[in-house]
Amino acid sequence: MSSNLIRIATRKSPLAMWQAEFVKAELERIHSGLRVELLPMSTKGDVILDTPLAKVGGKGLFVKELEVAMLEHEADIAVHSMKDVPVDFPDGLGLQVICERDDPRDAFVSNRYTSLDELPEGALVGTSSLRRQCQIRAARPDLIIKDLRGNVGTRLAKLDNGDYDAIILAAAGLKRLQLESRIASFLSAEESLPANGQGAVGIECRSDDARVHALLAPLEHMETRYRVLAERAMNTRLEGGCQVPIGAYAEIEGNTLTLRGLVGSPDGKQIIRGQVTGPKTQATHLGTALAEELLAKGAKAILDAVYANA
Ligand SMILES: NCc1[nH]cc(CCC(=O)O)c1CC(=O)O
Repeated sequence: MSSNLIRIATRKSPLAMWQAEFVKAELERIHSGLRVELLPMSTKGDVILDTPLAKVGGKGLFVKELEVAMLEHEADIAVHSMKDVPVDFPDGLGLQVICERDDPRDAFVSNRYTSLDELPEGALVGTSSLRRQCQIRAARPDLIIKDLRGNVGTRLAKLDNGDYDAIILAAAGLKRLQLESRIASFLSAEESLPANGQGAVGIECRSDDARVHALLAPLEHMETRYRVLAERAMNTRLEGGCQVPIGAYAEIEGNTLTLRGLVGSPDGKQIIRGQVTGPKTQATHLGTALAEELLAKGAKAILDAVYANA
């Protein structure tokens, strides 16, 4: 392998391509003389687009093919939305770098209404996320949640086609695709606690590849790492994949990290919330501790019921 080349395995969706291009540009900016190539690939998650994600099952739906490419030395790194990265990595691979987080919020997108509050009774809201569904239903039990799949562009087209009164998307994805003008309003963390890792991009690579580790090191953002570590530790302890009604969101002030967490039933009738605060260097411990608190408050029964239905 030529020592001035890095190959990025990436999904072909516009958002994945943007994230891969972003890392490519950063690497080329930092390391003069380095060549970075993209290796676009299809994953199982991209192919099964008409089944609700919650029912497709199987962790790592969007990353397996990328990981195989790295293990077989066809690619060196993969760029992921941290929200979609499973907790476990295959032997020989690891998450090497977490880049600075973009906007972590959920966005309310509609051509007719400016916010959830403004939606008339019985309005149709599109999302396939159990986390978004449960929080919206808790606030507005009258709204009808309708499944919404596909990449960001497809989802917006379905809204424009009149299939929904409003849809909920991650603000970061819309901003990356220069679709920020489609955002009618942002949901606060109180209205919709974000998913673990939302808005952050991570880079996976072979665990023994010292050359690539050194090249990636300048992209690391420690504050984001602590926040995402806390959020992911909570999910891990709850044994949550990405399609679960779990919200986890950490913020840092000075050296102090505050993590908020939530587990809810998809119908929004039960929501268990908690919060922990402590030194940011204890991020993983704080996440695990919050998960324990949520489990003690009844999260286990909710999650068992969700997994039984999946
Ligand atoms: N689940 C798909 C996905 N994965 C990451 C993002 C957005 C970007 C991010 O959160 O980093 C999205 C789209 C969405 O939820 O609207």
